[in-house]
Amino acid sequence: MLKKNLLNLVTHWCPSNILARDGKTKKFCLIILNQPITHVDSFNRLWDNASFRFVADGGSNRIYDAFKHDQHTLARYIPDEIRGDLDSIRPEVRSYYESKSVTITKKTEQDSTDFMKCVALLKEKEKELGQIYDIVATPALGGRFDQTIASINLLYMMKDQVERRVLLVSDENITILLDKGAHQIHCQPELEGPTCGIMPIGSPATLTTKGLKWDMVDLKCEFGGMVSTSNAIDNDVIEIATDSPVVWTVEINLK
Ligand SMILES: Nc1ncnc2c1ncn2[C@@H]1O[C@H](COP(=O)(O)OP(=O)(O)OP(=O)(O)O)[C@@H](O)[C@H]1O
Ligand SMILES: Cc1ncc(C[n+]2csc(CCO)c2C)c(N)n1
Repeated sequence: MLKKNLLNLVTHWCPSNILARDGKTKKFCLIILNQPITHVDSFNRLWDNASFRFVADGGSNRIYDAFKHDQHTLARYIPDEIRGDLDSIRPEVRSYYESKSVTITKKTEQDSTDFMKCVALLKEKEKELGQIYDIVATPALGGRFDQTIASINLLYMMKDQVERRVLLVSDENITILLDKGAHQIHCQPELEGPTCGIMPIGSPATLTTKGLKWDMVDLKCEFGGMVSTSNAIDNDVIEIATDSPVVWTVEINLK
């Protein structure tokens, strides 16, 4: 994997494209985690826009439970593979997906979460295909706080992979990591906003922004001091310059 070059380039983002219905979305791998699927419209959009759909262990129970009321609907959401330590998938869910010929693979390493095991699975597939895919994980960032932090940590672990972007989608937000440097985030008001946040989770960051309701100019942000939460998008393009990686989050708002 190439290391990100440190030239002073602007990185362009359009995170809400993953939820668009216009078919222009760059293809990505969807990883389904073990949290309730409550926002079926956005789940459905992510499912349809994905090239691969991998499920982390108990994520399979969540798809099954969300759609089991109707066999026809349930059969519309057949993933490519279920992977993990398999301590969470219920027997009837396993039987159902086995009956649909889904590959179910047990991996028991004790240093990686089932989410990370699905990322490793994608890397295997990419070696076969000679192509790199973005990753969208959902439902992410709710539930257990240690799992939430593990998912944020995964953003940090993947940040030097220049060809790949990782997006975490929770019930109400899309969350990404902006590496140090200059960024332009292209926003689509019919899909996202207005609230957003920029959080210096790994280390303090000095931020300059344009396009937010509360813009910052060379402002040092850090835990214990200023963290830009409950901010709002005030333009279709947000410009952000940061001297350290920061987490960007924006509210999903499907119209
Ligand atoms: N309570 C939770 N809160 C938030 N995320 C979760 C929670 N439980 C699971 N996840 C996410 O879903 C993935 C699959 O979960 P799984 O069904 O394997 O539960 P687990 O055995 O508790 O997770 P792991 O083995 O990965 O620690 C996890 O790797 C994690 O990313
Ligand atoms: C320092 C350290 N802390 C916690 C774990 C535990 N752990 C982290 S990921 C994982 C897999 C869960 O399916 C487990 C058990 C570890 N290995 N090393």
